[in-house]
Amino acid sequence: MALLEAKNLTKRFGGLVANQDVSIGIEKGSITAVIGPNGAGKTTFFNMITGFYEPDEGEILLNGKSIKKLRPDQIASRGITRTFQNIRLFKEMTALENVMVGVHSRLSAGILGILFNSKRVRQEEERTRVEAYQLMEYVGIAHIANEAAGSLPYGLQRRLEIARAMATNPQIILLDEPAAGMNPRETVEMTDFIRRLKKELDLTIILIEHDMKLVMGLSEYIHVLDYGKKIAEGTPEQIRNNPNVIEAYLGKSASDVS
Ligand SMILES: Nc1ncnc2c1ncn2[C@@H]1O[C@H](COP(=O)(O)OP(=O)(O)OP(=O)(O)O)[C@@H](O)[C@H]1O
Repeated sequence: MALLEAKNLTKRFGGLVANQDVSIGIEKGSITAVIGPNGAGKTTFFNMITGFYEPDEGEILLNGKSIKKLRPDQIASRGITRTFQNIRLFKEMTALENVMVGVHSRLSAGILGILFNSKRVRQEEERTRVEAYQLMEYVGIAHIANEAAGSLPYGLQRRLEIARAMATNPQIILLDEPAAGMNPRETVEMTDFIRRLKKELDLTIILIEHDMKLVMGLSEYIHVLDYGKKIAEGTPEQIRNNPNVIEAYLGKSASDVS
C-alpha cells in the first residue's frame, strides 16, 4: 500500500478546473516530483494534500485513512509538512526563532501550562531552543541562528524554511520549488541536501520543480500535469522520452525536458 494516495482529485475555481481527476500514489521513503508547465495545477495539488484546499471530488489517504477533510494543522500533526513557492518566513524574527515556531507546534505546553506552570513553560522553551538549534546544525545553517530571517540570502532562506518544516517531525515533506531563484552552486547543494534527508531520515519527499536537471537527477518517479490533468508518470528516463510530455513542453521550451 502506498504511504500517501491521492485518488481522482478534482479542484475547481469557478469555471477553471485546476486539477481534474488526478491520482498519484507515493511510496514510503521515495523522492517523487510533480512537474508540468506554468499553471498546470501543481501547487493546487500540494494545497489539497496539505489541507489548504478541500478537493471538490476525490479522496486523499494517508496510511489508508482519509485526511481529505482535515485542517492544515491537523495534517501537519499527522506528519505531512511543506514549504511554499513564495518563502513564508517571519522575516523580523531571527532564523532560530523561526525554527522554534515549528518545534513549538509539536511541543506546546498549552494555555493552561502558560498560566499556571511557568517552570514547565520555561523548561519547554529551553528544550525548544536546543532542538531548533540542533536542527539548524543538521541543515548546515547554525551559523546564521541569530540573524533576522528577512536579511538572509535567498538560498539560506529556502534552507531555513525546510528546517522549520522539519521541526514538526514529519514523515512526508512537500517542497514547492526548492531551488527557485538559486544559483547553480546553491542548486547542487540543495539537491545533495534533499538526498540526505531521504537517506539519513528516511523521509518521503514530494517536490515541485521547474529545474529539469534537478528533477531528472533527484527523482525516482515523476508525475506530469498539464492543464490540470495528469498526462504521464514514470521514471525520469520514461518521462524524458514520453511524447505527451515533450508535446506539453513544446511552445514553452522543448529543451526543458531534455
Ligand atoms: N485560489 C485560486 N483561485 C482561483 N484560481 C486559482 C487559485 N489557485 C490556483 N488557481 C488557478 O489554477 C490554475 C493552476 O494553478 P497552480 O498554481 O496550481 O499551477 P502550478 O502548476 O503550480 O503553476 P506554477 O508552475 O506557475 O506555479 C491556474 O490557472 C491558477 O490561476
